[in-house]
Amino acid sequence: MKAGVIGAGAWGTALAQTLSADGQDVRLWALEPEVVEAINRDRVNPLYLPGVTLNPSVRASGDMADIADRDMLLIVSPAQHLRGVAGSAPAGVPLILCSKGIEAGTGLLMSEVAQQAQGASPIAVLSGPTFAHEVAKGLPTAITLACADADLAARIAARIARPAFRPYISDDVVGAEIGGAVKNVLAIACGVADGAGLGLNARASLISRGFAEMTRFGLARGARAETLAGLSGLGDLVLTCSSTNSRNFSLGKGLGEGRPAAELLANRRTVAEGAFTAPVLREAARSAGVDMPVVEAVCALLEDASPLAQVIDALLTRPLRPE
Ligand SMILES: NC(=O)C1=CN([C@@H]2O[C@H](COP(=O)(O)OP(=O)(O)OC[C@H]3O[C@@H](n4cnc5c(N)ncnc54)[C@H](O)[C@@H]3O)[C@@H](O)[C@H]2O)C=CC1
Ligand SMILES: O=C(CO)COP(=O)(O)O
Repeated sequence: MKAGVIGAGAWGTALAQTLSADGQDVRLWALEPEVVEAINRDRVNPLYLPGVTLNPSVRASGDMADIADRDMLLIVSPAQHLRGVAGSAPAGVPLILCSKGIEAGTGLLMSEVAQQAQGASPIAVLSGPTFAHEVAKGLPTAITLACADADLAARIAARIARPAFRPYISDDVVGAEIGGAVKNVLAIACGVADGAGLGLNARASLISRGFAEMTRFGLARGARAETLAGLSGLGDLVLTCSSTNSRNFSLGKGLGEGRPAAELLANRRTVAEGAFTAPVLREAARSAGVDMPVVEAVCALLEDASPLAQVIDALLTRPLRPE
């Protein structure tokens, strides 16, 4: 399968690098003309993945017509731009969605957005614990590839697998998407705990109580528990809740240090998806009757609705209950 990658942020660039590691040509669509030029001229993406020399068979373009001959397309835009990007992609080829989030305004998962934007294209989801700079360096990584069509999943897995990049196949598309979207919000919470100096016990509690929230929400939306406990759920939750390499964790750390959300979110070049997913996740959880107190707390901090001490206190003074 000839691969095209749409979106040349850190993750799209790392995926293009991985898929071209065996010399196969990969086309990478980039929004910014300077990224196209730098990749084709200098073999580097200085805006989003500096320090990685890209394989010669990665060719960048700003024109979707240049990926019209591809027989699989990885969509790697920020979640809030997936509708526009998928809608302008060539039609009829499998779309592998790599963005993690829920669409603001509609509350739709990425597969539902892509279905609306490109009804004729088969859809798969690729999601898991995958910091882009580590994947680009060829460090060992495992990831979930979810697709309702088992034959297509097997063909895609065979095409994207590398000795150190190992896809595990699932048919639970919704489960894979919910894990990736919710963990970003929970990573903000863990960053807050770090920035506020709440300690490692607090972080571990947030990870496991956050996972309980992810599971409640996922089950309410038809996800399977084992998917949520797998790479795309718990695996990615543990990764992004443990490191300032995560943009979501770093955003939370700033909030925990007392910096205003508006200042932390202004003029960012890179995306911290949890900030966009948090309010729409809160609304979806409320309307499904799912209790998500950690997600509510993150929303309160992002909206500057309550002081940090009050938000922490509200979590700690909830009624005692069975685990
Ligand atoms: N960076 C990582 O390690 C990983 C990221 N992801 C997911 O991949 C998705 C993309 O993230 P990154 O590659 O990290 O992005 P990034 O933060 O490195 O770069 C921002 C991206 O947003 C694009 N962009 C900005 N304005 C846009 C617009 N108006 N329309 C379309 N695109 C626009 C830029 O061209 C660039 O590709 C996110 O959903 C993220 O959660 C998933 C796994 C790993
Ligand atoms: O999704 C990721 C790793 O799996 C990247 O996390 P951040 O977007 O928080 O940097």
